[in-house]
Amino acid sequence: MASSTLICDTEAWKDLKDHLDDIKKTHLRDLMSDTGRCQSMMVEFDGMLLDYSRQRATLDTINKLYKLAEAASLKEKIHRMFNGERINSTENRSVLHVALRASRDAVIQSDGKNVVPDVWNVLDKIKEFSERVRSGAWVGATGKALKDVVAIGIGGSFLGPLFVHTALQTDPEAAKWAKGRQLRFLANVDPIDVARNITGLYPETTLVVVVSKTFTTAETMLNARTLREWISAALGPSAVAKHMVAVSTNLTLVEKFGIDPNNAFAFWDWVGGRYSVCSAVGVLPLSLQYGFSVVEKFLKGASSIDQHFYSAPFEKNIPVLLGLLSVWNVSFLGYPARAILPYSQALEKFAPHIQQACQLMESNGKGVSIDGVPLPFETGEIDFGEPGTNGQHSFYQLIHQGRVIPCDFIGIAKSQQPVYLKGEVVSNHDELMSNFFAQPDALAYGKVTFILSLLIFPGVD
Ligand SMILES: O=P(O)(O)OC[C@H]1O[C@H](O)[C@H](O)[C@@H](O)[C@@H]1O
Repeated sequence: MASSTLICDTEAWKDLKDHLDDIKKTHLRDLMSDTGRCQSMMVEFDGMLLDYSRQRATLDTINKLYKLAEAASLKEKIHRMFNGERINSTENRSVLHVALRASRDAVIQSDGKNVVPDVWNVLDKIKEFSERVRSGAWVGATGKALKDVVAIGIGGSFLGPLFVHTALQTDPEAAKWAKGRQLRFLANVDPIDVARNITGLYPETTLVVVVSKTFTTAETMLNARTLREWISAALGPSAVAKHMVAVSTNLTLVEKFGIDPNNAFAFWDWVGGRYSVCSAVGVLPLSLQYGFSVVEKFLKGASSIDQHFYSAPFEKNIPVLLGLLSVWNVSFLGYPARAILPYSQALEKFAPHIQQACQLMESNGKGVSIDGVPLPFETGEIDFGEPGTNGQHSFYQLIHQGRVIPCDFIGIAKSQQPVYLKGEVVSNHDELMSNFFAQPDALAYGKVTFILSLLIFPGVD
């Protein structure tokens, strides 16, 4: 498809439009009674199971969506991204956040240069620095070890790291490494956020990490100046060198602000802010809190799904399937929203992260094509969500009895903190949860630790 051709002018799109009438006649009840269909709509990868059998779609729909992906040259586009081509056409940049979690020996080129060694130089520097801070080899201005960290940042320089921090807090191994330490996030320009974040902390034992890709974002810079003053007022201006470090692509402005460039951790303009959690943006604060070895496991997990996304055929490709289903729900079925419902408190900050990341609400959802042509169809979706069971006592009833909203339920087979009370229905125990989510003839659930199940409530009809 030529780049100026709109996807809605392709045969694949028109075919899906025609197919809508068939789908509108079907009821979820009938779709679910087709065992062959349901079994084909499960994909497993690396401990994750995607079950999309409850989507308002038949196998025919899915085949037509694959044709749409072909018409959109999706495979070529994925390859162009991994090859470092400048697919960010508005800024004329590569989009290479996958390089941030690539193994040390990988080769990923941007402008003819392998970027992986630069990535690992920064990761090594973070490892070394975080170990010095955690061990007390790096001390503050009064000679005391720094046990608390305030990370200042907003948008992509905040939501991803907050999400991962919240997810790790109750992981037994991560919690062990974080003992006696605190990590806090300051984002809002409202001084209440400053007050809340410094309450109970002392400048003497606190390290401030200023996180900003541009180092010009108004909220972040004001909060950075406020905490610089908090440190200077208590310990004198020279203490800033020991108590403030930065993460940025703009090292000139970091230095101008008064932070020693040796204590700055770089990333690159080929990392979109919303995808930056695997750069120093997330890796530095999280390593300070949990140690680099814990964070390295997170990077390995991200790399594993990158490889899957790059090489798995579309029928088994979880990110591609989720993307195609989203197009089907939004642009064909006309559902404007999607609820993200993780049954785990550890994923409490997942929905806010997804709202900004994954191009869902920050980049997509705008009214024009990549060439600026107004689109005659809806794109993007309104993502929102809360962990179950809290959401059940808040907004589920509208979804169940009022509006049709596609829901992504995320179940966890193996809890970070299992509790088992004999006979209690909502008890959260490894075995109990596995049995709860297991279905006859499904996959070997014993090894599945994370289950994704998608369901559309068809309203009250
Ligand atoms: O990291 P910074 O340069 O401070 O930018 C923080 C945020 O600013 C804006 O909201 C951008 O749209 C976001 O993508 C970015 O993450």
